[in-house]
Amino acid sequence: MTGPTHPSVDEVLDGAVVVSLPMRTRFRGQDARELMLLRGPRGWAEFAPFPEYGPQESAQWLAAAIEAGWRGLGEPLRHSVPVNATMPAVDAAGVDQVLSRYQDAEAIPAVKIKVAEPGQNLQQDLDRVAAVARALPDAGLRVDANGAWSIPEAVEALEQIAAIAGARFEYAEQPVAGVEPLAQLREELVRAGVPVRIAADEAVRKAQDPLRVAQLGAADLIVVKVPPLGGVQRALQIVQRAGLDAVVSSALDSSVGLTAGLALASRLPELPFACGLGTVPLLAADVLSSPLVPVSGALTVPVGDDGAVVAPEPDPQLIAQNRAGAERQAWWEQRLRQAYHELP
Ligand SMILES: O=C(O)CCC(=O)C1=CC=C[C@@H](O)[C@@H]1C(=O)O
Ligand SMILES: [Mg+2]
Repeated sequence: MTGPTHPSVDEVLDGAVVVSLPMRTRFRGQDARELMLLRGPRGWAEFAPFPEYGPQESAQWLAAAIEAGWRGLGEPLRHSVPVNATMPAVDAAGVDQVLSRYQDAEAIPAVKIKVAEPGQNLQQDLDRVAAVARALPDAGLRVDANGAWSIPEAVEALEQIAAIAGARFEYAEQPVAGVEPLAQLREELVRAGVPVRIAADEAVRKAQDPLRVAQLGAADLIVVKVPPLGGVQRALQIVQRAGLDAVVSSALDSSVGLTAGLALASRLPELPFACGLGTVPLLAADVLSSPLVPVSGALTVPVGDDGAVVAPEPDPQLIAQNRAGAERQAWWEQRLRQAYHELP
């Protein structure tokens, strides 16, 4: 059942436009990020569930977009948010090139390094971590395995990564899949004398109950992404109820979608770690003439005249340049209609 507070689906789709933004480096198996921009009375919003997501999972993303465009993103507690750089699973030799896309790379507070990529091995991960550690000797280091390791593989890999990263190792994000396996891994790491903090990502954003991680003590911190959690308001509640440190991260959004992540980060009382919102440099094109690219390791929170966080107006020329074909537009419209029926 759709609640009475949602705009009609035709209103949501009025002025919706699909763009395909090329990626600089393949990330999450994608070479381009296709997404739908929506225009609501409170500003622009983004509907961008990954292509394989069904209507139910996509409905959370739609709820988040409706919040941004029709209800607003709320007022910030801070105007600048520290962000990490994100390192795709490139060869060690490609690390410098990725970092060169960040302005003042030496000011980057932390780098999140993708590991356990399908088709690669542990040595490639270790070489990549070592290359980042060498390139930025003061930055914090974290890895993200997207749940691809088994528990024994995770123990071995994290022990070796910890040996390279030393005190700069901030945490390992979703080293194994699921909630219980994360809890078990934490125990095994203690037993093995490898004191690495564990962050839950998929175990929060893809779970029926995002609070189970906290209830089971399965992680030291949670990664929170606005679209899969159904909006800023709901994400704020989840962080508060979980009672764990939170790292706000991007869902590989354009600068419009990223604004909602910045709203969440700007409204959390505490940000103990840099946020994973530095992903615009992974895109070769964006829809804003001044994209939300971090400067000196931080992003400025965009606010409107009323003091609420709001995405800056997209550039019509950039939209036209990156606009997807009529068939893709129709596919996304159909997808949004299906998600609309599943709205919480
Ligand atoms: O956390 C970051 O530094 C950037 C965001 C990021 O890594 C991700 C964004 C979107 C999809 C995911 O595969 C990926 C992640 O797993 O965290
Ligand atoms: Mg992750």
